[in-house]
Amino acid sequence: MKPLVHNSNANPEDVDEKYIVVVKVGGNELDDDAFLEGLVLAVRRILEAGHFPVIVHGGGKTIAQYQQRLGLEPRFLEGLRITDEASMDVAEMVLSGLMNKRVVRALVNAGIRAAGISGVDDGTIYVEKMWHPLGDLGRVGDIQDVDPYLLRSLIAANIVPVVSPISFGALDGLSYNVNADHAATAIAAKLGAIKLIFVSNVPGVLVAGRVVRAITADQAEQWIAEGIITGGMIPKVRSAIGAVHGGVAQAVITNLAGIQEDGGTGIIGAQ
Ligand SMILES: Nc1ncnc2c1ncn2[C@@H]1O[C@H](COP(=O)(O)OP(=O)(O)O)[C@@H](O)[C@H]1O
Ligand SMILES: CC(=O)N[C@@H](CCC(=O)OP(=O)(O)O)C(=O)O
Repeated sequence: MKPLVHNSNANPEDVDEKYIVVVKVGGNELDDDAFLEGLVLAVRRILEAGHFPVIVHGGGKTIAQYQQRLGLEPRFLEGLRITDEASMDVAEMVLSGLMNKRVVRALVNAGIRAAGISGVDDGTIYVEKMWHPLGDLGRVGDIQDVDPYLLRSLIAANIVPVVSPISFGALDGLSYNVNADHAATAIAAKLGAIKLIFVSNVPGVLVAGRVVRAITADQAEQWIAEGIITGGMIPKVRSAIGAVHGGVAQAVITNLAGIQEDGGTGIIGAQ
């Protein structure tokens, strides 16, 4: 099943000593320099606290812009992009190229060692085609496993990994489009992260205009069914809940300001 065999002298063992914080940054504000500055500050604070950050980024907004430039219509099912072959190329170019290097450049420019990879690199995230109960999503990946070797090698070398969610098709060797919230969750669970922070353009899950402080799986599904949680917030809450159920101690949905102020929506695990 595992697509690649490793044979190297790198020693990622001492990573077990580090407390890993996975930060997922959404694509709504990645074109904003002020947002990138705030992200750099957040990364610096995590490092200063003695923890180690792993960044996973999205870029949905920019993929849609480039789809439209090429005459392709952005379409979604429960917040997941329906990805035909042409849109797959756009997603890979935008996520593993433009977006990934934008984040890496901001960090390196601030003196923080960082390197960009995608789920394809070294077969880090391997997927099979996702079968969605509501319809065919095209080339969208359902994560089967994460091979932590490359991530752990970078962390061992004190280089902050910046991960594009485009992933490796285990059965056909093709690239697949993976929602960045799903990728961040799988990486956090595999690395045994102490915390997973979803940084979005909203301060948390909003109900009647107010941020919900904490949410359970049952409550989230009810709000999805009632149309209170919609679009990109659907994979995000499901991912945050999945992360806590998968052993990540803490998952929070917030914006950049909320990281400093300890705000946002936290997840209440299985009772
Ligand atoms: N109940 C909700 N609370 C907050 N945001 C919501 C809610 N329902 C839908 N949304 C939408 O979800 C968006 C966040 O999802 P998305 O655009 O995919 O963000 P990201 O790029 O950070 O992953 C918000 O900007 C908002 O428009
Ligand atoms: C399958 C799927 O939905 N892939 C996402 C990947 C990018 C992403 O998740 O970006 P945000 O974090 O900005 O939403 C997409 O094509 O938009």
